[in-house]
Amino acid sequence: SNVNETAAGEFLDMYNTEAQRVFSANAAVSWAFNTNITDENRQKSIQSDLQTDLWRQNMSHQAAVFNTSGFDPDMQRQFYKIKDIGTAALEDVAKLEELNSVLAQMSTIYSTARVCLTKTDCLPLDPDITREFEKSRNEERLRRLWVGWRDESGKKMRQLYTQFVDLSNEAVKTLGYADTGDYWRSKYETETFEQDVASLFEELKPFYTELHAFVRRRLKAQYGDSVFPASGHIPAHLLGNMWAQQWNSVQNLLMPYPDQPILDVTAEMVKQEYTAERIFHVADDFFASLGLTPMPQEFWNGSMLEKPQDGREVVCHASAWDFYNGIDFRVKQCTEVTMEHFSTAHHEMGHIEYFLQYKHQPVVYRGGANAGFHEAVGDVISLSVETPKHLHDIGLLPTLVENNEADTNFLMAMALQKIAFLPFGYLIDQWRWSVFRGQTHPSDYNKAWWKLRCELQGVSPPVARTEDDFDPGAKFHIPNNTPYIRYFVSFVLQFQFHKALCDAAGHTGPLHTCDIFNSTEAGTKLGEMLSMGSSKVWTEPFQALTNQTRMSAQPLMDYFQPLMTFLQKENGQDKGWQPDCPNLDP
Ligand SMILES: C[C@H](NC(=O)O)C(=O)O
Ligand SMILES: [Zn+2]
Repeated sequence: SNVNETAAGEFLDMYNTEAQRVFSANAAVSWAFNTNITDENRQKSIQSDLQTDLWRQNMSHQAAVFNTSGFDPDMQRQFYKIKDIGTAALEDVAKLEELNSVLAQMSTIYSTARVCLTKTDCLPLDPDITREFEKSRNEERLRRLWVGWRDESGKKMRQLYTQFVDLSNEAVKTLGYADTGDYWRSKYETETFEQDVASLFEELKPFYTELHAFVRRRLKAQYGDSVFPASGHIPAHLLGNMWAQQWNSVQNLLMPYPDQPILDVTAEMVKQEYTAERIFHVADDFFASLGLTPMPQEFWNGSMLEKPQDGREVVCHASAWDFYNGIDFRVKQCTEVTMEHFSTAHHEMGHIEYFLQYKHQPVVYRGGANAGFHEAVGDVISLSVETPKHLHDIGLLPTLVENNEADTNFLMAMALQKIAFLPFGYLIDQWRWSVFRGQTHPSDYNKAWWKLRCELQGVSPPVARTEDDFDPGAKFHIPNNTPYIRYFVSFVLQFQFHKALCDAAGHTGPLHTCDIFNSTEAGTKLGEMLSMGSSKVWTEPFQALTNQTRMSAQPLMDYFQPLMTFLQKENGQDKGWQPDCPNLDP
């Protein structure tokens, strides 16, 4: 009845006003904890999260009073989202506090862990150990850091993680979900989501297998065959990254044509005395060139763009923050002057641009059309920025060499970032979904993790692993409870977005040479999609931009096709690996 509808409208207005007050207060306390990890700030953050969860519970109960069946679809969607409160649904307040406390403890362990190679020389992950992984070619030192990091991070949180799983599952079952994975997947509003990502992964496997074979051969030449197991796996500590998730840091060993330019602008940025701030201004210039919203002054005032040097412990893993007050939007990044951080800055600024584009929406709609969209925005921009032509235009690539060999080197550099990542991006939540479902018991946590790493990624542990270890906990997103399939989805979507934006910008020629810089046509189409936030099911904004209604690996495969042809010729039949995992109890 319209009395009900009028009252419902007033409820939504109240919710929207209150939510901005509650969420921005919580964001401020959480920001204080993440940028200054102390016992006091952790306790304040736990209490703030608890109060925010209780407020969401209360709002959900008030919303449940309304019979929304006769309401218009938009109102129904807003009520659905107000009631979809996830783990905040845990009725037992003591358990709810325990859940928030366990998460805050795991986050602290991860972000304050240090590896002591000598009594006095204790290194944090960022920037020290990460820099070693980027630069060192000393197999023994890399192995010690690889084991040491896992001893100081994952190994210390196995029990906490088990507690988290039980509490999170109990909470979402209150809302009728089978388990936490069921709840996380429901956010994609796609019945066939789990099958869709599985078939995308199958479709992309041949590309990964060719890249893996080429990289393995080059690394064998560098480190000697004896370091490599007969099964065909690549030992995880040799790929330039603590988790072997992207391999750009060892690209100087991997260029098809070493006498052609290598696409790494780190040295040039250092030579030009780039600062963290300048990296973010270069990124900002690109968004502005598209006619999108430049970063507001509050962004520059409030962000933490460098690791503090005053002894404070901070969460260095980069992130972007919406304070839900329409004013404060910040990035927290321990920026180093490297190509990887240059790319990460664009990634994080993509999140901020999304926040800015949908800040007029009701709070319940201030999110990505789905989480993969949010992870894709900045990366789409980077696909233009990282072209040799664009890097030359902004003065980071002094000589622009345009020939087939340089082109192959460029595609290899992009494949080490995008193709290398695909199995990793896919397997993290394969592991977590199996844990949440009860298919993987705590007694098998590590075995199940390495089974996936060995089978899907063709990467193996450099030393024996047992159930004393908890290697999933050594990757940020597990202790910090950030779902991960969103990155796999993003790596597929971003090439569909890139193709659509390049078409809008009037690009002709191969997709991998497209640079949409200064294209307000592309910017307008992107802005229209971003401004919708999560007000509609993702297929609607997706279709508006791409004229497609499904995720497709085709644009990604078209982009890399010239490299695949090269790799297939190089590899012949010397590719692939046995599923069984070396260094793991059978
Ligand atoms: C790919 C993912 N990106 C991110 O966390 O922003 C990662 O770093 O593991
Ligand atoms: Zn992100």
